[in-house]
Amino acid sequence: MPQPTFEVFRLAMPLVRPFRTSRGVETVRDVLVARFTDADGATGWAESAADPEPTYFPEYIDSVLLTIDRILLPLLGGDDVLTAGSVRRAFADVPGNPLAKGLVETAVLDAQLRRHDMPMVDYLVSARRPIAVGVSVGIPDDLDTLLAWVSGYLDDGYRRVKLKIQPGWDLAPVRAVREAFGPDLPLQVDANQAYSPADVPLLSRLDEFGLLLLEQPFARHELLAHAALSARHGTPVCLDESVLSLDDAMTAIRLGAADVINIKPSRVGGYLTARSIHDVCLANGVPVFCGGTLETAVGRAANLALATLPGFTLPGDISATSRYYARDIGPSFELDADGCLIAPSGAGCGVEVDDAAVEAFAVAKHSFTL
Ligand SMILES: O=C(O)CCC(=O)N[C@@H](C(=O)O)c1ccccc1
Repeated sequence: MPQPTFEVFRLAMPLVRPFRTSRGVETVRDVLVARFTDADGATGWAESAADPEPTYFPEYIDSVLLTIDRILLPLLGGDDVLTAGSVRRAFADVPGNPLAKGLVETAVLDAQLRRHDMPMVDYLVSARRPIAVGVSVGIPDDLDTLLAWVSGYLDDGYRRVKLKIQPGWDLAPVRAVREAFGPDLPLQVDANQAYSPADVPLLSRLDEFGLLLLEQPFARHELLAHAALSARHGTPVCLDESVLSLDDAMTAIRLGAADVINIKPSRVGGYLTARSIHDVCLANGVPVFCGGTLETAVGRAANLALATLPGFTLPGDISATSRYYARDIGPSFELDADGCLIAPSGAGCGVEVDDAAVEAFAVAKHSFTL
């Protein structure tokens, strides 16, 4: 019987438009995708949110690769049949490292679901349906460019606009978008940790613009500062980078630090944890949306399955493929006439990966035998 293999491809995927946030600018997405092949030859794919540097999360591409090689895969040796459950149990005593764990778990899960011809949406005990989606707008050079970008995205049919903000680029762009597109445009902002608790007077001035939420204004450990801002009952406070686990989500809810949570399955350790965070939020009346990390078709498809769950009441950052890529490693997802996307109906994430595209974008490949 052949040995199971775990391969990680590091891809360089050109973006159709530079993506700038308070943490920096990307023109090429540097991303890890993984392929797990089990002893029967069933393959599964997964994608990581890791960046080349610890830009958004403590983990990053090299730390994910090292943790998978040195710590995680040796824990799987000898298991005849791997499942997402067996992987979670094997990794349970390894503290932290959700991105590394999630990449392995999700690739094993995808193979498991394909082996049993089960779509991700069925595994999540949900039902496939069109998902209203939003768009995340980076920081441009000037307001005119911002308004042109937003106008184009609205023409594309997006149901919600998220603006990246940072000190010096906050009130003016929000005011300009409100004045140009009216008070009814579903609009939110994302600071990616760029502000300090001393900026509360400035951030409170965003309240006049009727935003859906203010995402991650402060550093990820500043739960009490987020709770104090939420207690002002102004713009709802949303956490992203602060929530790396189910425990983080529960603590944030208990402290009142999150009016909304942005769930990114790769950030929290995989789709099983993502579902449990969804469930806790739903039980506590905390709306969630599915976040994005400029996913390829692999992550985009799986996120669309997750976003079918009932607590995902806010449009997510699950844009059309063409928002980011002229060429992808799988099928292109484009908005329907209602501004919605729908997960593929196939088993697992439902995507048939284009191996030639993977090879074309790959700048490195790491092969591990379990
Ligand atoms: O539409 C998308 O996929 C991007 C949404 C987005 O803004 N993602 C940001 C974020 O801060 O949420 C991000 C991108 C890459 C990595 C981490 C975070």
